[in-house]
Amino acid sequence: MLPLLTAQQIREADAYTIAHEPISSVNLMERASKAFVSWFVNHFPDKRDTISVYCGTGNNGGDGLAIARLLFEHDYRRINVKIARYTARSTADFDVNLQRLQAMQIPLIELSESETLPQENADILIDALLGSGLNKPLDGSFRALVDHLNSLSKCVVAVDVPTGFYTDGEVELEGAALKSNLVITFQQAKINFLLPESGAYINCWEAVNIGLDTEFISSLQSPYQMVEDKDIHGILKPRTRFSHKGTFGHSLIIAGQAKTMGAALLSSSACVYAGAGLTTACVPEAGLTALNSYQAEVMAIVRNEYQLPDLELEKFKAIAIGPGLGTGDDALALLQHVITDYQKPLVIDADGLNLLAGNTILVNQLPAKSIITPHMKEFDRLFGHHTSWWQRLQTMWQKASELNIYIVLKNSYTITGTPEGQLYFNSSSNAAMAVGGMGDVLTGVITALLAQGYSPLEACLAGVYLHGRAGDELALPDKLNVVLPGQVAARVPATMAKLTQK
Ligand SMILES: NC(=O)C1=CN([C@@H]2O[C@H](COP(=O)(O)OP(=O)(O)OC[C@H]3O[C@@H](n4cnc5c(N)ncnc54)[C@H](O)[C@@H]3O)[C@@H](O)[C@H]2O)[C@@H](O)CC1
Ligand SMILES: [K+]
Repeated sequence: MLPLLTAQQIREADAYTIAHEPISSVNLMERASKAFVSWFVNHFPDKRDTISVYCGTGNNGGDGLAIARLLFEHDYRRINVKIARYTARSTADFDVNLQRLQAMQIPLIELSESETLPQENADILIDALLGSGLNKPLDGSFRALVDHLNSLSKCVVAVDVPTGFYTDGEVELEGAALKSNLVITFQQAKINFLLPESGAYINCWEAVNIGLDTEFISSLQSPYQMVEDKDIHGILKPRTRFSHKGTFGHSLIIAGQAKTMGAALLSSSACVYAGAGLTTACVPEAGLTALNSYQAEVMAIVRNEYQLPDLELEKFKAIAIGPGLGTGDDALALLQHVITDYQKPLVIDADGLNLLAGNTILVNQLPAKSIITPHMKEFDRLFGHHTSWWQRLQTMWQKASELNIYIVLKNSYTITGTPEGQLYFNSSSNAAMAVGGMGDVLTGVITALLAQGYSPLEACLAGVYLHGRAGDELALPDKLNVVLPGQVAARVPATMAKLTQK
């Protein structure tokens, strides 16, 4: 797991590294600037590009000065520096780097508060105005400069953080930060890079290692963690000799209506592909033919609108309820029955969640360690309207612990909130997976993992990662815009095999 830090914790990690490596702060700045430049030269190899480096007078600006010098040494000769001298204060490392830069033949101008903004003809702007030191929304000269640069629609590469963008806490509204094509960020992703609001400011980001003390970073025990490939390798286990279908559990998927059978088919099919020993789908009579022809491996329990089916709940190792189930009285009765009579963790998705919304009594009865898998709208229906993703994180934190459940909030970096107060960001998946039915597949995968004996936390983390990675393997090699949920389900065994090989 990669711990994700707040701006304050990053400052602590910088200070600790400086004191204990030990390394002087100006040398740490040099190391960070070199890491930036290594990435930059690989991705912008044309040395004829004209580059303007915009620097503030703090350490982000200091990085910018060092970067300008290093790029010049790499033969980027059409480079110039503009310093936004909007305050009399500057940091010591900024001053050292200014002296080093002045010894070179790099054009440099200083912008003062009263001056009109200069013309900008460069192809690439490097943004080193403000970084993680941001402590208030942009206003005055900084705001005017950022508005001006945004209006130019140039290629912007931000150093560490786009100017005006908060790394944690609520992200400011549209237009409050410098929009960047690429952010080369130090050490690790910042928490807000993983929330959808960052899309307005950051097209893509890349983290470069600057050698901050990783043991110290771990000791900070951040509740925010990024799940990596190696974490899932540690969870998924290869199958052993003599295992049989009983070893891998019997799953029940309660889903579908006549017009939403697709959801039942996708979730139960994904459950088969993700390795449940046996899968039964509880579907209406109208869906039986579809089920039998779509996935021969799935058994059926037929339900009708007016009568609870005889489910023998306890014989199932894992149960999911909700995809395409509808929100009528019959669906509610079924959900109530399952929640009150099943003792093990449940997986609840889609209409299961819509039925829970507003039904506090039922929500409070969820079996301990159950897993709910809402997308943003379902999350808000359940827990109230939120005006930002940061707020949703806080609610998730609170509700997962209060209700003793796992909350899997689906998004491009799907977040799993745990009863113990951790928030895990998934690192796989891509925009080609933004298709109806993809969530049904995730439900099936998580349920299959529970049936195979993985703990609810393992089922969430591995299920979400596996699902996203299967989609990556399908979409990324050919840069596909769309992959279908059924394809993702069918891909799961191959992806799982890679993640279980040592
Ligand atoms: N501390 C370290 O050892 C390292 C820091 N690094 C760089 O240092 C940056 C952080 O540097 P600083 O802490 O000096 O902060 P910044 O350079 O981000 O900002 C400078 C100062 O601007 C002021 N400021 C904040 N918000 C403002 C606003 N809205 N309008 C006007 N002024 C505002 C604050 O007084 C702040 O300290 C990182 O983003 C990174 O680029 C890197 O060099 C790596 C090592
Ligand atoms: K910046």
